[in-house]
Amino acid sequence: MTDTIEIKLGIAPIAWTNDDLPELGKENTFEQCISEMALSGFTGTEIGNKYPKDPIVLKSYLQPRKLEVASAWFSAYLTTEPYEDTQAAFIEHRDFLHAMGAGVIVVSEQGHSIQGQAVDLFTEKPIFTENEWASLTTGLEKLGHLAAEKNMKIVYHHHMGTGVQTTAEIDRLMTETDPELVSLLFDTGHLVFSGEDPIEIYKQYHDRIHHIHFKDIRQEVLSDVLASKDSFLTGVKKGVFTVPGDGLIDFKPIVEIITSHHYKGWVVVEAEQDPSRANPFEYALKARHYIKNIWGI
Ligand SMILES: O=C1C[C@@H](O)[C@H](O)[C@@H](O)C1=O
Ligand SMILES: [Co+2]
Repeated sequence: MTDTIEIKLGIAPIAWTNDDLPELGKENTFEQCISEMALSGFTGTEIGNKYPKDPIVLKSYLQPRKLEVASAWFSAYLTTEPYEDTQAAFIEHRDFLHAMGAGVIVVSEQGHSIQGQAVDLFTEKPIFTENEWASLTTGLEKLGHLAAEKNMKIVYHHHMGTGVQTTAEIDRLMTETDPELVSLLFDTGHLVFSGEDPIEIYKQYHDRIHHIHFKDIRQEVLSDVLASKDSFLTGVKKGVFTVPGDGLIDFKPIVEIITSHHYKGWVVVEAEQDPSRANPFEYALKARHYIKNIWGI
């Protein structure tokens, strides 16, 4: 298949050790994680809490394994804290990612987020007020300027249990921010979990999507999570997420639309589940084979 050579495939450490739920995978070491990523055929990683914080030290582990840093998550609190607090933390994060050679910074607004709380994921999610939307959009544009100082972009992560989860919320964020300053991250798992149509989102925002997370959803676990009114993390522990090819999402039309729009950048497999039930190395291999089969890359 042509047009795919500028796509790079990475995998996130969250399947080995989960920063949202540190008890998941606490026994897995950093070196096991990055060695298994490389062995399963990925060339990029995001960052987990067991990774060395010093760029020189981190490079000394990643380079022998031919792994690059694709990006790393940043929690913004633009709706609940003074902008300056988010900015200070963002600059530190940006400079670390820049030193690691990454081009994009994953940003997610965590003001009022319930993704870490033991409450019903669908009924308790935040709905931003008009003032909060204004703080979010103006704050993100300022972060976008700061990213541009280093020739980087911010890619906004829509996410379950946050104020930017649904299609309507993504639409509002995209409409009210400057495309030059705020790009979008496309996460298949979060869109399908929320009941959105990933193909429609990709079609609408292909020119703003500069980072991709591939995760799949187990239908039977999703039905259980919805019926039980579970929280996000209970859903994760039950196994709602899995790797592409192991769940309900048909990735063939998704890779077709990504290819047809000449996407350039990282596609990162990100499938948090309980590593004691889903061996991360086996699932990384499964994901890599599936992508090769359906996409040829
Ligand atoms: O990109 C992500 C980072 C995680 O911390 C998050 O909770 C996960 O679901 C995700 O999509
Ligand atoms: Co994600």
